[in-house]
Amino acid sequence: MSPLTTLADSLSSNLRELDAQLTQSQGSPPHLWDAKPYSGLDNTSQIPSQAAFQLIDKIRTDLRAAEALVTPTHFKLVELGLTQYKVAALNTAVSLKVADALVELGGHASLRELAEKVDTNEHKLGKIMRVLTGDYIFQEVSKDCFKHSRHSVALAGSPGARSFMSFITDLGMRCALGIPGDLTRPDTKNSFAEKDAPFVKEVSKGKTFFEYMMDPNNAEMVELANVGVQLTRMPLLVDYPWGELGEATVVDVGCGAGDSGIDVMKMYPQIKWAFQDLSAQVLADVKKAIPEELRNRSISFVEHDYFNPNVSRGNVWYMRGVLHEYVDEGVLKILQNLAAAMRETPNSKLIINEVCAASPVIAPADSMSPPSEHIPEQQSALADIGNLMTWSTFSLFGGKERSYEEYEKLLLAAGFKVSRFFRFRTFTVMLECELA
Ligand SMILES: C[S@@+](CC[C@H](N)C(=O)[O-])C[C@H]1O[C@@H](n2cnc3c(N)ncnc32)[C@H](O)[C@@H]1O
Repeated sequence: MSPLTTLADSLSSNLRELDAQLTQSQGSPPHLWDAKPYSGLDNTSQIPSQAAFQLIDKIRTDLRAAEALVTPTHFKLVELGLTQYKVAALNTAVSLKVADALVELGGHASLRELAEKVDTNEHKLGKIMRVLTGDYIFQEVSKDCFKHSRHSVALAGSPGARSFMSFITDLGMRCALGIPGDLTRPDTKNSFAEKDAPFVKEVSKGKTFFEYMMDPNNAEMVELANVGVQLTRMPLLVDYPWGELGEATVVDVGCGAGDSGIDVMKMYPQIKWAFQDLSAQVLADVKKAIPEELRNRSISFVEHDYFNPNVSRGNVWYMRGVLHEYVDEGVLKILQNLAAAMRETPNSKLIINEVCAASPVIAPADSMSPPSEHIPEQQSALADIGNLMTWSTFSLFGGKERSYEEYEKLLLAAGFKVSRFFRFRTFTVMLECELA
């Protein structure tokens, strides 16, 4: 069978199966043009079933393969090289609040009305809109007349979503400019340190992202982090079997804002929690953030440096987004300290929530199967989105995102073995480990 026919068959059967599953669970199939979210896919608190999610990952992989297969090379490479104009179009639409303008104009407007409303040039706005409608963000319903699509309506009336988009597009583009230099300059090419991140070199000229965030002029950054969390929170709560832990005490090592622990406790009423952080201020802020409904729960706050022998005792040791901040020596030191602490509590486990660096497809040269049959399993789902997200975090804070094999090697060296692997319905995973 030819590669195109192989892809056509794979896409056809996966698309039909997804359609049947979503239609059954939601009562209606997914829509594109209706200017409202599709609850089976767009509601961050109600994620698709495991089977549907796997189909989505496969379909997206095969669709990209189909596009690569039918696109002449010179267009393929030039289109990829011009992606920054898509980013700029999104950023412009967001800064001009085109989505809100469209709602205010009754949900349906000519280019002239839109341009007048957002106070810009009609011709240029038209070019912005057509870049976006090519990606099904907004819909041109008749010549020069636009309405919302399912994907553009999310940009209306939501200052959080809007500032998140302008943050990743505007700051992201400026940081991305520094990436080729980061990989070639002698002082940065082997560095994973925050002080060398492209953001520090290209944007802030010396301030780390953390210092920049602490500046009261950039207070909206904290709000942005909250919006970003929506991409991963529900999978963290439901794709790891927290319920199995019963009345265990979870030690949240390097807890930061502590929001994930708070959300786990809300959903799992028996679990006990110890928030641990180096900074007394961070812990005081977590204490303030504990909601009323959790006030009678067993919760402690422990000031501790994870590069020292651990002072807490617990059945489950939880680290979210900590290890990716360090080079291998740092990770090893943190893990060795945890292993020593865990020897004090029989059957304790370590759970690590991180992005797991992913290969979109690993296919043998002579493969006759569709690419979706060659998505590796022990890695984050949505490989492409995860890989872009990790460039975004790297260019802001530095750090090292690792593959399953890279984590496993460090865990083994520190005296652990991976007992279970959970690929979440987002681009993060949970590695569950025990003492070897
Ligand atoms: C990237 S954040 C961790 C994210 C957090 N676990 C979460 O899920 O949002 C890093 C946190 O680790 C803390 N930290 C930094 N160095 C530390 C150390 N040596 N020991 C303990 N905590 C540390 C910081 O104060 C910060 O709150």
